[in-house]
Formats: sequence, C-alpha cells, structure tokens
Amino acid sequence: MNKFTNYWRTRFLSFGYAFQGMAAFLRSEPHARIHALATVVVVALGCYVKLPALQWVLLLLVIGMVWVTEMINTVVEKIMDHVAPERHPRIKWIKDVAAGAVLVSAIIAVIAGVLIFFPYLQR
Ligand SMILES: Nc1ncnc2c1ncn2[C@@H]1O[C@H](COP(=O)(O)OP(=O)(O)OP(=O)(O)O)[C@@H](O)[C@H]1O
Repeated sequence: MNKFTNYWRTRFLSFGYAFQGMAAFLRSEPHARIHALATVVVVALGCYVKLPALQWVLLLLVIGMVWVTEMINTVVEKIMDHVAPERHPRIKWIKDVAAGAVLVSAIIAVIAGVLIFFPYLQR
C-alpha cells in the first residue's frame, strides 16, 4: 500500500472510531439521550417556525456546544474514575469544574433558545 492510500485509510479509520465514540456515548449515558431528545425537539421547532439561516447557525452552535461540553465532561469523569478511584478534594475540583462547563453551555443555550424562538411564539 503506498503512502497516499495508507494516509486516507488511516483517516477513514479515525472517522470510524469517532462514530464509535458517539455511539458509545449515546448508549451508556442517560444524559446523552436527554440531549438527543432536546435536540430533536428544538430542531423540529426550528423547522416548524421556519428559522432563517443565520438563526439556524446560532441555534446549531449552542446545541453543539452543549453536546461537546457534555461529552468532554463525561470523558473527564471516566478518566478520573479510572486513574483515581479514591475520593480526593482535587478530583472533586476537577469533576465539579468539568460539570460547571456543561452548566455554562446549557445556560447559554437556554438563553439563546428563548431569544431565538420568543418572537416566533408570540405571533
Ligand atoms: N473521587 C472523588 N473524590 C471527590 N469527590 C468526588 C469524587 N467522585 C465524585 N465526586 C463528587 O461527586 C460529584 C458527582 O460525581 P460523579 O462522577 O458521580 O458524576 P455525576 O455528576 O454523577 O455524573 P453522571 O451522572 O454522569 O455519572 C462530582 O462533581 C464531585 O463533586
């Protein structure tokens, strides 16, 4: 196999692993299924009120931010549980700050959602 083919084969496999990661996250984390449901509801509402492109972009950005922070928070929790199963104030700090990142993104997403949808729901 030449270098070029090998490069694309490796990239293709990496995509496969990333999809496996998303599937594992959805399978194992109840939070993920709540996010999935919320995402479907919000996207359906966006289609119903026929959001313009720019508002779709903003909505998708905040939805993505919640997913990404939740996935990273879950990874942080799993790493800490694996490498340091004992209780320790530093582990509490790490997990609390990671959870705080999810909270920040969720609060921003709710505010953005209200600002985007409120004018449509008033009509
Ligand atoms: N090893 C530990 N040492 C000290 N505090 C911990 C430890 N593990 C968890 N905690 C505390 O308990 C909280 C909850 O941790 P946990 O790992 O159970 O996550 P969780 O928020 O319940 O996530 P999930 O519901 O996704 O499992 C942490 O934010 C932290 O305050």
